[in-house]
Formats: sequence, C-alpha cells, structure tokens
Amino acid sequence: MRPLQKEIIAELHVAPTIEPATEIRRSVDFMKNYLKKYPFFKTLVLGISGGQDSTLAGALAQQAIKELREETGDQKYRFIAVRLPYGKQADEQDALDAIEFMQADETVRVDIQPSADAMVAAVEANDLAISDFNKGNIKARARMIAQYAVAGARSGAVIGTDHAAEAVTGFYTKFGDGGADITPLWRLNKRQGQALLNELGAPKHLYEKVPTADLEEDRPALPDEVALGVTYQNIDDYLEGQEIDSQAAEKIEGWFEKTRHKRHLPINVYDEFWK
Ligand SMILES: NC(=O)c1ccc[n+]([C@@H]2O[C@H](COP(=O)([O-])OP(=O)(O)OC[C@H]3O[C@@H](n4cnc5c(N)ncnc54)[C@H](O)[C@@H]3O)[C@@H](O)[C@H]2O)c1
Ligand SMILES: Nc1ncnc2c1ncn2[C@@H]1O[C@H](COP(=O)(O)O)[C@@H](O)[C@H]1O
Ligand SMILES: O=P(O)(O)OP(=O)(O)O
Ligand SMILES: [Mg+2]
Repeated sequence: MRPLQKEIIAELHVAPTIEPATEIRRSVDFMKNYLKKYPFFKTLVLGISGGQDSTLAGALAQQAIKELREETGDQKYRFIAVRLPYGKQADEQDALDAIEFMQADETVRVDIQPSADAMVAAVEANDLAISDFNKGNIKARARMIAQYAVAGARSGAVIGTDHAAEAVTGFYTKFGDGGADITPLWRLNKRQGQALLNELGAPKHLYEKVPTADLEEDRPALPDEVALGVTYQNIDDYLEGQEIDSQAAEKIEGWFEKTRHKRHLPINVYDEFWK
C-alpha cells in the first residue's frame, strides 16, 4: 500500500469491508447517545437535497429520533428535514421521494436564492467580481445558515453528511456543507453508504443517482467525478486499501494535501499539522 494511503485510511477510519446492519446501528446509536448526553438538544436538522448522502443521513437521523421518542416518552424529539432549493430545483422530485422514504417528522422549506443573490450583490457593490464557482460556495454557506437558524429555533443539532470519500478529497465547502455538529456517515466511503441504503430498503433511484453538488449555474448538475477528475470507484478502492491506477492515486493524494486545512478547525500558532 502507498504510505500516504495507509495514513489516510487510519485518519479517516475507513474499514475495508463492513456489515451494513452493524454500521446502521452504530450511526443511530451515536446520534442517540449524543442527544442523551446533551439533553437540551431536542431535534436533528438536515438539508435534504435528493442525493444519496442526505437520504442516508436523514433516514438514520429519523430512526434515531423515533427510537429516542419511544425509549424516553419525550415527544419533543423530532427530526426536521430541510428543503433548501436555490429557486426551482431540477431534481425536486428526488428530494420529495427521499423525505417520503425517511418519513420525516417535519419538513421546512427555505429558498436560498434571495439571500445568496443579495450577498453576491452586496459584495459586488465593492467592484469585486463573484465567479459562478465562488457563488456556488455562497449557496452552500447560505444552506448552512438556514439549517443553523432552524436548529436555533428548535433546540436542534445540525447533521452533516461528510463521509470518507468526500473527506479525503475535501469535496465540500468550508463552513458550508462542511459546517455541522454531528457527522453520522463519517468513516464510510461512497459504496458503503449505498450498501446501508440498500439495507434500509431505500428507493434505488436515490442511491444509483450520479452524485452532484449542483452548485454552478454554468454547469448544472456537474457530476462530482467530473469536478474531481477521479471516479468514486477509484476513491472507494483507494480507501479500502486496494492498489489503484497510479495517476488516480496521485489525483486523490493531491486533493488530500490541498484540502488538509479543511479537516481542522481554524489554524492557530500551536497547530503543527500543516508544517
Ligand atoms: N459544481 C460543483 O460541483 C461545485 C461548485 C462549487 C464548489 N464545489 C466544490 O466544493 C468544494 C469547495 O470549493 P473550494 O475548496 O474551492 O472552496 P472552499 O471555500 O471550501 O475552500 C477554499 C477557501 O479555503 C481557504 N483556504 C484555502 N487553502 C487554505 C489553506 N492552505 N489554509 C487555510 N485556509 C485555506 C480560503 O479561504 C479559500 O477561499 C470543492 O471541492 C469544489 O470543487 C463544487
Ligand atoms: N438543494 C439542497 N437542498 C437541501 N439540502 C441540500 C441541497 N444541496 C445540498 N444540500 C445539503 O448539503 C449536503 C452536501 O451536498 P453535496 O451534494 O455533497 O454537495 C447535502 O447532503 C445536503 O445536506
Ligand atoms: O449530499 P447529497 O445528499 O446531495 O448526495 P450526493 O453527494 O451524492 O449528491
Ligand atoms: Mg448532492
């Protein structure tokens, strides 16, 4: 195995094989235990995009909340699914299918277009140009703000959908979708997430779908694999400790190095990881 590959697998705690039912129980228990430890939390809050990761994290969060309600008798425990379209979302039906599948206790809808557009206009008033890519990250951060606003109103913890195949490449917006309180999928690669959804009986079209951040207007529904220049099959194999094509391995390791800063809280004078 490549030396950095070994280091990455250890850092992200990826297992080469998993038992889906065991991992479902592990994530559900993790969320239940966290809420029991901090009893002021009464809700779990998560943006549901219609993609694989939020379908899985939402189904697990809903299960955790349902079990907490049954075990404690406290009916205040609720799971809140948050729809966060930027105006009209092309794959809206997938998001509705995901919410139906997880049987979310509640759904809140916040259109992020007015606030994201207002932020772009306010910055551009300083004679600065905001690129379509930069605006994509503003949208991701607008979604973070909306989820924390819902959490603030309902004593909630914000769920993040970061998992090993995104973490290794840093394929998330810093303090956007990367900004969350609890990450129940952390340690799983993309195909392990699919295995959990299969075990949960999720509709196949939600986890066989092409992964996309769908943040750019010039390139709508741009597949993650195109943006990254490497496939999830390569990333998953790499994270499972398999030998992959050296060009693909170098690409993954390049993303890992470039995004090290995202896997740490803001850097202070005592931090050594970047030296
Ligand atoms: N269509 C799409 O799929 C789409 C659109 C937009 C963004 N994205 C993805 O979302 C992710 C976010 O993009 P991003 O990484 O360019 O933006 P980001 O905002 O997440 O990270 C970049 C910011 O991090 C900070 N930073 C960069 N290097 C640093 C370092 N060495 N130390 C400390 N801070 C540092 C800087 O503030 C920089 O503006 C990417 O993976 C990108 O491909 C995808
Ligand atoms: N359109 C969306 N509605 C609700 N929540 C969304 C939307 N787009 C993204 N999200 C949330 O962000 C994460 C990360 O998405 P990526 O596709 O990995 O960039 C997603 O899991 C949702 O929680
Ligand atoms: O985070 P999601 O739910 O949008 O899934 P994907 O990353 O597969 O688009
Ligand atoms: Mg997505």
